[in-house]
Amino acid sequence: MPRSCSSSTSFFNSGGGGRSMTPSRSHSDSLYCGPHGYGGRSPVAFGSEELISEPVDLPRNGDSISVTIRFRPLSEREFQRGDEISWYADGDKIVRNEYNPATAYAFDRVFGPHTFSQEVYDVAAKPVVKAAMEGVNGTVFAYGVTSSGKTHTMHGDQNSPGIIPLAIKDVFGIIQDTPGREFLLRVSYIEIYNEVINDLLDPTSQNLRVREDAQGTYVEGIKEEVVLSPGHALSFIAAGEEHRHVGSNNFNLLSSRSHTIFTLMIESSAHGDEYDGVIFSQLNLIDLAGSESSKTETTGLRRKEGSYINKSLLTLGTVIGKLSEGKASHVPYRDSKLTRLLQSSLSGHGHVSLICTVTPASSSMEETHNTLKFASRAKRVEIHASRNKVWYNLGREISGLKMELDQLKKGMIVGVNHEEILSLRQKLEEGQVKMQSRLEEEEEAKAALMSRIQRLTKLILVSTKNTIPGLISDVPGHQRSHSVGDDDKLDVLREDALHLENENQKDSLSSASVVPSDASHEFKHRRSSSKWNEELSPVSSTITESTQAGEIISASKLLAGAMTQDQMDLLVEQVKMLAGEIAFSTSTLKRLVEQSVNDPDSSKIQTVMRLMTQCNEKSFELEIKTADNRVLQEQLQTKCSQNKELQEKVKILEKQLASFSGDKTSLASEHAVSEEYVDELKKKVQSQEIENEKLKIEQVQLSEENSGLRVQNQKLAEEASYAKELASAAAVELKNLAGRRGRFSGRANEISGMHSDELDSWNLDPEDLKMELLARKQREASLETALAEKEFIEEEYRKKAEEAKKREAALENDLANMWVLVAKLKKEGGYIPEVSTDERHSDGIDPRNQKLMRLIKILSKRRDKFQMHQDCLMKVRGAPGCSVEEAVGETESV
Ligand SMILES: Nc1ncnc2c1ncn2[C@@H]1O[C@H](COP(=O)(O)OP(=O)(O)OP(=O)(O)O)[C@@H](O)[C@H]1O
Repeated sequence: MPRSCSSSTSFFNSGGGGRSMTPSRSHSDSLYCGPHGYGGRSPVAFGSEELISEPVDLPRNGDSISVTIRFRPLSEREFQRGDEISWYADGDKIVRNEYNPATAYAFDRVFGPHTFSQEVYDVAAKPVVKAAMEGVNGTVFAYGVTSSGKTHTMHGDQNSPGIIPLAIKDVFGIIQDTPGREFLLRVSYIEIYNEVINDLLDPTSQNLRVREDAQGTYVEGIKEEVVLSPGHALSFIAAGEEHRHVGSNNFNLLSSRSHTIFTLMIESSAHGDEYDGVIFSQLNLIDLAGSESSKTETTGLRRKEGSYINKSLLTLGTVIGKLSEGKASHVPYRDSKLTRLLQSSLSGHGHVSLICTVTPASSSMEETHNTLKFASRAKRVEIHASRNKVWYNLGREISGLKMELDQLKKGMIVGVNHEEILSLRQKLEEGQVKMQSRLEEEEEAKAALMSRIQRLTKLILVSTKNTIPGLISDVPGHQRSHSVGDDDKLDVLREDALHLENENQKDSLSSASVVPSDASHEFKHRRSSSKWNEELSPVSSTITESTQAGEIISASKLLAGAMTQDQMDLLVEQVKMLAGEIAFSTSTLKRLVEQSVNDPDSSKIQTVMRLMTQCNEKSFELEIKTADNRVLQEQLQTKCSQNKELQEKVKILEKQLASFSGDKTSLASEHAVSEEYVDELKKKVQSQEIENEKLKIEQVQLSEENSGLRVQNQKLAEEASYAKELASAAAVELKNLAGRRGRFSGRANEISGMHSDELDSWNLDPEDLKMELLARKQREASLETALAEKEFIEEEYRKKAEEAKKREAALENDLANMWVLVAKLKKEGGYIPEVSTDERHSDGIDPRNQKLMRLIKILSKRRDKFQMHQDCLMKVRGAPGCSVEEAVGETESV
């Protein structure tokens, strides 16, 4: 019978683990099958159907992935809806089903719902972090359905920091506890959202590409930040979280919609003579997005995100499944960005710790079961974690090889036969050639590394627990010279610090900060001339307890001009450190004073006195640092004011830019207007062109008519000459007639004197003759009038023709002008120079437009005139009912 929700109230509220909360777990120990011979990594059938993975303790020498399960308490929502407990932690290694107790899984560790993140960290992440600091790559990731507690586990909150902040704190703690080595730490932070990789430390850097080299897969163009303290590193995470994709679903108000990978890159080397090369390792801390089931109510974008999340997690499951089979089959790493990036981790080149987060709620029983199956498969994946390659100093390696060579030569001379000597020599020569090429390669790598080291040297972190004999004497009169070199004091301090640390879990993260070697110029000089370059004295490579901060400050003063925000942060960290030390000392002092009251032992009193002196010194140091801090703050203020000025300048520039862009927009609008105007003009020009065409045609017609007229003129002239001839003939005849008349009148007189008989004999009728004469005279007169008229018309026509020619020429001229104007407009390409509004007429028409319109009018008038002229000519040419006078009159009026 499953437990009811009411019975699980204590489960939700109590701080105990799941084991003690579940009555049905009493038989669980007997169900654990580990001791009964589950050899190797193969799972063993458990109960009727389910499997239990072999539980393995960490560290396992990197044989398999460390798999832990973390239950979260029932959420308020689950509690409200009456959810029951369906899965529970049976002991600290087994997860069991409440409804079917035979269904159980075993893991490296199972954390109950009220386990603190610190405990989860200690078990599931600390060994991986420690190994990473020693040069073995490590990956810790949280896997689970939405709202199961992945982000809570990886990031946590202020009250309960998660794996990532705890790992950062631990890393700086390890540096502090490793006086013999110096470290360089860099961080990067990316997210995979909808199968797109975005840089969370540089929001402008999106959709980054995955690349592959000899070391494995990596993200191209990713931003890496050197970190100097835990606070510094956490500030990058906080900044990155701002850009992470988060949304809400019905299970989680702040559901992660992307997988995030926070990477810590660690480079370390031993000091001075102990130098053994540089070791590089990488620690990946991954917060996966949660898989979503059909119960997750999502729509639109959320659904799309969910499908991407599910797909990549499915691929992760497939990859894990393939790897767990242990066969050399194809592993589909490339099917998702997540598996692609995890390729080198999952394929066994480092420690991997998988923390599966689950809810005990009965409503999510199936989802939790799936997570457990996934975890169970992951447990079977084999890994072979090993320390990363060390970039050695080749000089030492070569001299060793030379020595070996010499020894070999000696051996050859002593007791080896000739053939063996020859083959050995050949091998040696081959070896030498190989060595030479390797040497060259390594030299190149070394040169590249050295230049990088030079750049990064200033950011190397060293433990403040080191000692530098002689460093104090190098700085004469330094007030802190009193406070160093006293081992007793240091021991007491350490003891007390440890004691206090054990006592006080609230130890702030900042107390773990260490000192960047370049914080002091002098110090950097010493270190850079010793650690990374063996040729120089190793004496200067040692460091002293607690003097560093002071050295840093004094040297920082020298470098005040070049003081950066990082150095400010560093100073703040150092001040915090000193404050912490003072707090330790004060509390120790108090404790000792209390003890000395009960036990007035003189040595303790002496210790108290010593501590008091030390405390005073520390206070003094603190004051100095505070003063220095003030100086730096002043500098910062001046920088800020300079910054303000610059910002103002930028504002002014922005305004100018804005006004400029305003001008641009008004210009653009005017340009648009002028473009419209140009369009209109173009249309007009086009119509004008058409009209011009028409005019041309008319012109051609006119010229044709002209030539016709000329022909007519010629005909008329011919007619006129014919008329003239006629007239002259008539005149001759008239003369003859006149002559005849004279003779006739004489004859008439004669005739009158003649008898009618005589006239009758001639057969002439005098009346007829008279009539004929009269008619001839009339005809002669009319012919003369017609001739005069013809001549007059001819003259008129000639004039008209000349006028027409002139007009034609004028028209041609106008046409040419028009063409010039049109060409000009075309050439201007639509750009119409600015016309101010007062230049425009009240009717809003541009003067140039008006000019054009006038021209068009003139042209159309001319065309009309031509038309009329043509009409007249038609009439003149003999249109019926039109007299010459009318035609001439009309032509004149035209
Ligand atoms: N071990 C725990 N103890 C107390 N509260 C927890 C624990 N684990 C998770 N929670 C709470 O449960 C809620 C959901 O947790 P969280 O956001 O970490 O889930 P998630 O797995 O990251 O979800 P998603 O995949 O949707 O991002 C949060 O309010 C968180 O504080």
